[in-house]
Amino acid sequence: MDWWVSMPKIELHAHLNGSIRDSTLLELARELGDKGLVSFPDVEHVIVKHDRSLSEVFKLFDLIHILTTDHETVTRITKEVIEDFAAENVVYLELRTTPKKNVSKGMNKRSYIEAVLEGLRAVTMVEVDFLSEPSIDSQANGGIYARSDGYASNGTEKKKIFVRLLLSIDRRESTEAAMETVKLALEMRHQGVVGIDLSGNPIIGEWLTFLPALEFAKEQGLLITLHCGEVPNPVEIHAMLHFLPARIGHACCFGEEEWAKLKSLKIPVEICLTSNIRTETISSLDIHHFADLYNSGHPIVLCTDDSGVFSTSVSGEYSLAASAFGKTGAGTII
Ligand SMILES: CNc1ncnc2c1ncn2[C@@H]1O[C@H](COP(=O)(O)O)[C@@H](O)[C@H]1O
Ligand SMILES: [Zn+2]
Repeated sequence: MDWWVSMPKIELHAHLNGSIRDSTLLELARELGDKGLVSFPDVEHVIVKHDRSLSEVFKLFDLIHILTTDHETVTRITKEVIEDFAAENVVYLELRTTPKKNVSKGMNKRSYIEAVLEGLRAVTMVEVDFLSEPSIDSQANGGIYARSDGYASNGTEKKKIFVRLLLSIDRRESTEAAMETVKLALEMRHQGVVGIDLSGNPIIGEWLTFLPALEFAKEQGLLITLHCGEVPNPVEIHAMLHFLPARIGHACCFGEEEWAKLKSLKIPVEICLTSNIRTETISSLDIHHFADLYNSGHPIVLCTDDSGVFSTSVSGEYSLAASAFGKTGAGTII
């Protein structure tokens, strides 16, 4: 087995609805096609298309959300996504998703997250731990930790994955809707919810709309990660760095001043190589900021972003980094 597959890995930037298997999306589209609710050939064309600009990606998400927004489907995709990450030896997964309302399906933000939690419990292929503290110390937590081959070390010999949830605020949302998500995260923090993500189409919405909810979340001790600098917007990038999030995602469109600020603040960056190349936010890997951040010892972590939408995997990202930047081992993660 290649080292990038067998190596135990962590995944910190994965959007649930971006990580769905193509086969599942096609099956869901076919079902809605049979009911006359979508035109299957049109949807199939969009799902199997591989090169997408950033704006086309967000159109695809609107389509995916039409296919997935009922409780049963949310539970199913959560189960499958966790199984897929576990199969490639991800031992710690922070899965993020935007709590959604869908009146016609009786769904509200809380019931959406409950359906996600149901998906965590539905996994049978591996043991999913979404409550106890992950540890690499064999003396801690009764000796339960993920062995290098991904199997639990507590004698059960069942493969184990630690899963935590981040609730996403979509940039289309209002201050009130963002606050509702933060309050939900606080209520569910004893059920595996550890933080808040700000994501969505980066050309939509204003930082100040989300700030009150993000400040409240931070005060309450939730971990905050922000999609930052996916498009050039120096004013927003500065405001986001000033906020001191626990991590940021992407950091593609930074200028010299922004790099200096990021490095002095030592804010870890979630790097999504395939996503950046596919959406053309970075034109080629030769000029990707991975190399500079890695060489300057800045904390970074390789992630998939949307393994389904971009047909990638965590192992694939390690393999890609190794071939593009000449790394041969596990030294690329935080
Ligand atoms: C490509 N780069 C990206 N930039 C910004 N936001 C992204 C994204 N990829 C995904 N999302 C965010 O995640 C949602 C889908 O998962 P959930 O429905 O939340 O599970 C998208 O609608 C978008 O808001
Ligand atoms: Zn993302």
